[in-house]
Amino acid sequence: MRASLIQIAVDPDEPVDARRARVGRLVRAESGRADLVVLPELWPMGAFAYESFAAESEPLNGPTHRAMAAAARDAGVWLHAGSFVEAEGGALYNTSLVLSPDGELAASYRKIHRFGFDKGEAVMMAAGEDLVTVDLPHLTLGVGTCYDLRFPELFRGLVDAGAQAFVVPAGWPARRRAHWSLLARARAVENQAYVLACGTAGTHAGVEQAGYSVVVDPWGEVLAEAGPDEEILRVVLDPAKVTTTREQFPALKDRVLGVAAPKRG
Ligand SMILES: NC(=O)CCC(=O)C(=O)O
Repeated sequence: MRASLIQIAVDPDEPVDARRARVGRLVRAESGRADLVVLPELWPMGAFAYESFAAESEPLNGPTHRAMAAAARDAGVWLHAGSFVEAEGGALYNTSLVLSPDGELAASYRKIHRFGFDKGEAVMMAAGEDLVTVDLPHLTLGVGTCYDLRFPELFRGLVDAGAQAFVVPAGWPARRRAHWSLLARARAVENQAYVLACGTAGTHAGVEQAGYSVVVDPWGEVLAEAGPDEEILRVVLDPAKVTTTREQFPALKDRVLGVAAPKRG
């Protein structure tokens, strides 16, 4: 399976509609080169552009969904369309979409762990509650978004639900790039799964983005890594590698579940 990660630069001087059109062209250009295309988190306005969240929010079937469905259909690819700000029932969500090659919605995922502690996304958005996996023809994807990468139990839950590869769109800041690269490899090694982690480039809302999108294989080897600027990573994933890694080094079978709490006193 061929996968392309499109690391987009989010530049506040580029209007959201123009970026949507540009991203659509970039996805279409992967036609014939990729079976799966991946975009980053909140690329329409930027993951730290909190002041734009409400103004740029959309219903699930809004302009981002429509533009990306058309691009997926035209390119004939599975498209993890990154995420956008979804407005539903008076709440905002950081929602990602997976579209099939005929442009149909295969899955949507509302980010579970919201970033910002006592500000930003953490207070402006509601949390998702559901783990999401998507069955592609030869590979089951588990999805997470950015800050989720810090929470290994989410990814273990996705493995238990059958995930063989994790797709993690992000808007990760440059000042914590070392965490990003380390956590992407850690999630791959501990779960013996591919990790496709697609971040943004550029600077928006005063936050320099890391870039450095990365694809890690189930043994923890980095298959491809971007630099800090806008870039497309192209890799070939081998679903059999997940099976052989899990068979030849069957650590997942040695999990000890329900370990008791330590005795005190
Ligand atoms: N958009 C995010 O979730 C940012 C996460 C982040 O900066 C971090 O985990 O560090």
